[in-house]
Amino acid sequence: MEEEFSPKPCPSTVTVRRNPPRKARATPYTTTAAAAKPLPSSNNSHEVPSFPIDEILSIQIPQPKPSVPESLKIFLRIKPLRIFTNKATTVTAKSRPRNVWPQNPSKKAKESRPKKSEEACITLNDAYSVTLTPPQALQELKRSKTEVFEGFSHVFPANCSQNDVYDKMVEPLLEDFLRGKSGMLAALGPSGSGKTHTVFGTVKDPGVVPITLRRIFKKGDEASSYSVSLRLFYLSIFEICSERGKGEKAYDLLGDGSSELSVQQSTIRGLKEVPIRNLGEAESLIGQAMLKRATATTNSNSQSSRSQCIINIRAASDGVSNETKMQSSDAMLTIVDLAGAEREKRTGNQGERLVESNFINNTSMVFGQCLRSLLEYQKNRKKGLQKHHQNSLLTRYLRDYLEGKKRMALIITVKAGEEDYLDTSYLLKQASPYMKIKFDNIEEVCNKRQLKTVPRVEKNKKMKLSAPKTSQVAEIVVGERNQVTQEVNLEGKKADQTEKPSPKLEDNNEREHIIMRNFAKVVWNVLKQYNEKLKVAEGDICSLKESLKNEQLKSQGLETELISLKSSCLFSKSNLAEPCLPEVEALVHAKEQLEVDTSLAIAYTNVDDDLCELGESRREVTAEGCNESPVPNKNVVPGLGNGEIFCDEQKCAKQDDLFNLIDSRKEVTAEGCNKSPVPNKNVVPGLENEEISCEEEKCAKQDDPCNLIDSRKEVTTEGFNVSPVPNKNVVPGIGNEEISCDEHECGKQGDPTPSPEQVEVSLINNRLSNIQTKSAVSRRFPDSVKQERLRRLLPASSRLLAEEMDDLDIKDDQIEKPQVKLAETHDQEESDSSKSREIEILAREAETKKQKKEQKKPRRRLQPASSVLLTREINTLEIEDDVAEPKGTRGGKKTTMTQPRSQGSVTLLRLLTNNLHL
Ligand SMILES: Nc1ncnc2c1ncn2[C@@H]1O[C@H](COP(=O)(O)OP(=O)(O)OP(=O)(O)O)[C@@H](O)[C@H]1O
Repeated sequence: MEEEFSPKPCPSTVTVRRNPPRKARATPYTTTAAAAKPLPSSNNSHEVPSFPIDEILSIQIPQPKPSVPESLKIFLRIKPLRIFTNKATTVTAKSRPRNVWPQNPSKKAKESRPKKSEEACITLNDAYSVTLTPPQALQELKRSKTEVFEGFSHVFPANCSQNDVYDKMVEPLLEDFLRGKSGMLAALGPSGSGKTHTVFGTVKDPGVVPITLRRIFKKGDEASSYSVSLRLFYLSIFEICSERGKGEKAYDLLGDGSSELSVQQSTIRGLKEVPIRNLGEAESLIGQAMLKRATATTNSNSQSSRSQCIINIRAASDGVSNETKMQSSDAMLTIVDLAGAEREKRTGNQGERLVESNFINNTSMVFGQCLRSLLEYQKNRKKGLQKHHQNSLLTRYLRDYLEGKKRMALIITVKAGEEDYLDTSYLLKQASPYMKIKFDNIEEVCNKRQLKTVPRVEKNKKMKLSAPKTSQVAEIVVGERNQVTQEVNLEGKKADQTEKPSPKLEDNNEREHIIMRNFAKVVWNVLKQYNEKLKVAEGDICSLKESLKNEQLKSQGLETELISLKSSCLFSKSNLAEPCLPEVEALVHAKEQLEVDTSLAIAYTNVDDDLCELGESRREVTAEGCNESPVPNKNVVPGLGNGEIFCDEQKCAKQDDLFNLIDSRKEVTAEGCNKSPVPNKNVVPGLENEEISCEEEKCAKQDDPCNLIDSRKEVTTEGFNVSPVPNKNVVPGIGNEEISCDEHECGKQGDPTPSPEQVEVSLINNRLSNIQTKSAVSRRFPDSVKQERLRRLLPASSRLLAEEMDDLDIKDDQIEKPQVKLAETHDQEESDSSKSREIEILAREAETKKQKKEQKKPRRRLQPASSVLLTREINTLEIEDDVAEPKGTRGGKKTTMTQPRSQGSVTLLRLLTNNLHL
């Protein structure tokens, strides 16, 4: 046992087997032959049975019969000669007075006369041919001769019965009809030749239609080979007649009430199809139709048909045929009773009858044309089939038959009397060629066009089921209920015949099933509609979401643009005057460091002893300066936002603060430089100096930054013009070369404190670099364009901010400009000639800008308090740059005063300068 379960030892070598090379397959014959031979390696242990291909090939598959085109079957029925009686034939009027033709008294008298025996003009040769012999009078005139007409499918002699006619002519059609093939039988012939007799017959001697219906139900009872028991048969009968010769109309012979049918092209709508369940119902319907049909009494026929009558028997398929095991389709058996062609001489019709006769003859003519054209078409298909069928409603309705697409048969009824020779001869000559007409086996293709009548029952099926309306549901249910009732009745009848127990239960279940099915259809349609609406709503939601996203993106883009504009507005506003560019950046830089500097300044105040000393010394100096002036010095400190400072007392009171200290220092410096014994009313063109007393013209121009700058230049130039000596008025604006010179002179003359040249040089370097960068930025757009863009794009708050920044720029201009000019003054020291040239250039520029200012009146704008405070703070910071700047008066009179500075103050200044301009 252990050996059995012990694993086998692994082989020392492992063989990897590759797939063998592929070879082409041998042919079946070789394969079969090889398979037949026993393989040597198999040793008959597992023999694979050979594929029985020979057996399979030997099986004979029943080939479908080739569809041999059938010829048109034409039957001939000879009406028996009149039976003469001694009694006068009485013409009974029809029940309907409209069909009653007034009797001709003369003809009536002729008919009442006894006639001699009539000789027949047509004799039967065999079952397929006849001989037509003209009357003696015509033979003498040699106008006609004896003719033989042969090739008929069958010739019914005068003494044949209706059953013989049915058996020979209708039975094959019925067989095909029950197998699902449609067919048509039409009766042609002169008036009174026995067409209606052949088709309908009488109660005692029924025609082919009653016999056919009888056979249908008889076959259904006898055998199930035709699946008759599984089929429903419907009967519809209608007629086509002419109303006063104006047009063709169709009337339903089985309808209730108004029997007129709607005719559209070849479609007849509203035809009632009555299901026939038994022979009695069918015969009753036939009798009803016969009573409704329009007939009239003529000389040829006492009950002459005045219309074309069409009888349709439809077999509705209901499953699979037992014979063919294939889905059977609806079949239609159509029997047409045409109105007989009439000759006026024979009929003696007048008036309305004559009009009817014309319609009848016309229809017969069109029918014959269709058959002839079909024959010609089949002989030579290159010509094409002429569409004669369009000329009458009947031929339109029977189009498929008249085009050779469906099986059709004709029965020609003739009268055998000598006096009927012409009619018979004419008809036989016309109809004998029709025997060559062939019919193609294209039954299945033509099924859809077979029935061009729209039954009334189908109306309910056409109703829309889109809305769950109760009425529609009810109509559908009613329609289905009718159908079910019909089915139920038919099945009930069968059940009675086969004695099956209680079919009502199954009927009820079937009815409920149909009702629920239709209700489910309606609900399904409603759900479909809601689903579509839901999809539409979802699409709308998606589109709205997308639009919302787009709007958000747009808003973000606008925000970024606004931010960029805000940031650029600083530069753009400073670009109003190109020299103002560096000041903007310096201003921003100063703003950022404002808080830091403030804290630093406070720290210096608290910690540095020199700072305290400096403050005290400054107070003293200030007091001295104040005392030195006999009148209150109304000179304004050239700082920012100092317009409200008018007296030295206020300044002295503010000197405790570091910034006030700086301001006061500046004032002192200016006063030292100016040292005017008279009240100095020169205006310092600082920012927000509306309240500063100044010359009206200059003050008006100070509001606008550009004007302000220009005005400063003007002041400077005026100072040059007025004063023969260098103007030492302190105008802390831009382009004050003289001020810088004075400042420089002051620094040289009496200022003991070392001039902060290093600090100023560094400041100048920094701002020159800023000027370069910002001038590069400012070249992107013109100043006016930038201003306009800013005013248009920025909101109100941003505009206020921009205006504030404008003011700040102006102040910065006022601060920084002298520094730039300071560098120029250094160059002036080297060259006095270049100085004078520059002064001239500046004067010219000032004049040109003055002219521009006159053209553009500046607007006075009020600035918010926040901007005032901000500018003040910045001014206090920047004032250090202007420490050495001299103050001057516009009047040209100047007083210079040197400001001694201590070592501590100088150190403090350096510290402050370094901190402020890091
Ligand atoms: N084969 C027949 N055997 C006996 N009677 C016949 C036969 N054929 C016709 N008749 C009789 O002849 C009369 C006229 O026949 P029928 O009305 O059928 O002619 P029709 O061709 O229909 O004429 P119309 O075209 O005017 O309607 C009828 O009374 C009918 O009973």
